[in-house]
Amino acid sequence: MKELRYLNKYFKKYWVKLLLGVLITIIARIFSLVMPSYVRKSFEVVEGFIANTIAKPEAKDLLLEYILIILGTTLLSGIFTFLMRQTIINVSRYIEYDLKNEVFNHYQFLNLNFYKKNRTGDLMNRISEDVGQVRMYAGPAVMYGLNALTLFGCLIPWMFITAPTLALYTIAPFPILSFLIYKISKIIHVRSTKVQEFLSTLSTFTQESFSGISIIKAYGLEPKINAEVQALAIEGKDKSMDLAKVNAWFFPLMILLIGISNIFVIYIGGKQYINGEIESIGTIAEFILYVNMLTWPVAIVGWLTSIVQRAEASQERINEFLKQQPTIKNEVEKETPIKGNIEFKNVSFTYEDTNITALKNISFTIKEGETVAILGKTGSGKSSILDLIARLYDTTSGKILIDHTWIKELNLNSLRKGIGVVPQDAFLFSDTIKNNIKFGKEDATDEEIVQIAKMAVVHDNIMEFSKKYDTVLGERGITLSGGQKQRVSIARALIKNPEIYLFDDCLSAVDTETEEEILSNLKKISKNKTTVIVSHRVSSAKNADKIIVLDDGRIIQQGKHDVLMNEDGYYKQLYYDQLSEKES
Ligand SMILES: Nc1ncnc2c1ncn2[C@@H]1O[C@H](COP(=O)(O)OP(=O)(O)OP(=O)(O)O)[C@@H](O)[C@H]1O
Repeated sequence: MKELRYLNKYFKKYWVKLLLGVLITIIARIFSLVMPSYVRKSFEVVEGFIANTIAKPEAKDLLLEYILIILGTTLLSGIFTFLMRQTIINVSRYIEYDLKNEVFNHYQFLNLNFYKKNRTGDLMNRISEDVGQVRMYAGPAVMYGLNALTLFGCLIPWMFITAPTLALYTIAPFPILSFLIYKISKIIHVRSTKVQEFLSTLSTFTQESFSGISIIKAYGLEPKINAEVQALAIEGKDKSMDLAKVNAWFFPLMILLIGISNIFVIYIGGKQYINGEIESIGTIAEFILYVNMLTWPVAIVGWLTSIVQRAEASQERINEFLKQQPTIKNEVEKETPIKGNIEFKNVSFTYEDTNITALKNISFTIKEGETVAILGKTGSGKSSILDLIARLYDTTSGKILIDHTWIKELNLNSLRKGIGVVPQDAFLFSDTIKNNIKFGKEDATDEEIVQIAKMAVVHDNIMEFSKKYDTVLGERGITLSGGQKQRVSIARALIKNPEIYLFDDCLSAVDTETEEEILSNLKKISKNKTTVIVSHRVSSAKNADKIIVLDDGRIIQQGKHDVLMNEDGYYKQLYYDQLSEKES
C-alpha cells in the first residue's frame, strides 16, 4: 500500500463526496438487511395460521404489511445503491481524470532522453492501463470494500444472535471461498497481463506493417508478413485460451460454495428445527437469504485483495515516472526575452544514452541578425548544435551564451518563444494545413497564414488541394510530399516571427530553384533576425555571413564563402563537387 499512498492527496481533495459515499453505502446496506427478517416473519405468520394461532384476516393483514415493508426497504436500498455508485464511482473517475492529466503534464516537462529511454507504448500504457488499474482501487475497491465491511459488521453479529450454531455452519465455507477467489484472481491477473502484453506486441507489429505497407508491397513481403501475423495470432489465441480456462472457474466455484452453504443451512437448520433448537422454519429461509447476500461480498474480499495488489503495482510504475525530474527546467521566474546573439564557448556534448560525443570543444559566435550556415558530413554534429541552442539538451562541458547571458540563466519559455525551429524530419500533426501553420502562432489570421505560405513557397501547392488550407494531413487525410512537408514546416516557424531561426537541413527535399526562392524570401523576412541554417548544400550556405564546417564534432573551417573558397579544404571540395553534379 506504500505506493498507493500517493493517491491520498486526491482522496483529500474529494473527501466530502467520499464521506457522503460512505454514509450512503451504510444506509443502502442497512435497508437491504431488513428484507430477510421480514421474510422470516412472513413464514412465522404462515406457521401461525397453519397452527391456528393467527386468524385468516389478521394473517392476511400481517402478510400485506410485511410485503409492503420488504418492497419499501428494497426500493430504498436500490435508490441508495444507485446513489452510492454515483458518489464513490464518480470520485474514482475524477481521480482518474486528475491522475491522467498529472502524468501527461509531467511527461511534457521531461527531457528528450526520457522519451528515448522509454518506448512510446510504455508511456501510453502507464497513462491508460495503469491509471485504469489504480481507478479500480479508488472506486470499485473502496465501494465494494465498504459494502462488504458494512454487511459483515451488521449481518454476522445478527446471525449469531438469531441462531449461533446455524450461523457458524453457514459462514464456515466463506473463508475457503474467499481464499479460492483470491488465488483464481491472481492466476487470472498473471494470464491477463500476458494477454495484454501480447496484444501490445501484436498491435505494434500490425501498426508497423500498415505504416510500412509501401515497403512491404515494393519488396513483395506480403507472404512473409502474413506468416508472421499468423504465428502471432496462434500465440495470442493460446494465451487467450489459457485465460478463458481459468476465468471459467470463477462463477462455477462461487455457485458451488453458495450451494454448499445452502445445504448446510437446510440440513443443520432442518435438524435444529426438528430438535426444537430454532423456533421457526422462517429462520432457515432467512439464513438462505443471508447466504446469498454474503456470497458476493465474501468473494469480493479475494477479488479486492488482487485489485489492491494490481493497483499497487500500477501506481509503482506511475510513481517511477512521476519521480523523474526534468534536468532541463526553468529556474528563472522573470521573462527574459532574447535578441539573438549566440556564443558557444568550448562546448562539448555527449549523448547520455549512446555515450556518443557529438561536439568536441566547439567555440564560435553568431552576432544578432547574422545568418550562419553549418555544413559537414552526416553525423558531424550539426543538428546537435541546434538542439543545444534551443536547450533541448544541456552541454556536457563549456558554456552557451545567448545575448551574453549563460543559457541556464535565461527563462526557458522566453528562450523557446524566441526560437523558430524547422527540424530535419518535418513532423506535421494529423490536422488541417491551416492549424499546422497556426501552431507557430495561435492567433494568426487567414491572411497572415496565406502570406507566410507564399513566403515558404507552398501556397500554390496548397491551393491545388480541393479543401485548400482546410486539407487534413496525416493518417486521416492526404500525405504531403517530402518537399511540401518541409515548406509547411518552414511556414510554421516563419509565422512565429522569432528572434532566432534554426533551419535543420529543411530544404533537402526541394529543388534548387525553389530553394533559391525560399532562401531569398527568408532573407527578406528574417532580416535583422539571427538565422542558423544546417545544410548539405553549398547553395544554402554561400550567401551566409559565416559558414562553419564541422567534422566529427570539431570545427574544421570557419569564415565567409570567399574566404573558404580560397582555402583548400572540405568547403571548396564540396563546392566543386556540387557544381559538377549540377552541370552534369
Ligand atoms: N538523440 C540522440 N541520441 C544519441 N545520439 C545521437 C542523437 N542524435 C545524434 N546522435 C549522435 O550524435 C552524432 C551527431 O549527430 P547529429 O545529428 O548532430 O549529426 P548531423 O551532423 O546533424 O548529421 P546529419 O547531417 O546526418 O543530420 C551522431 O554520431 C549521432 O549518431
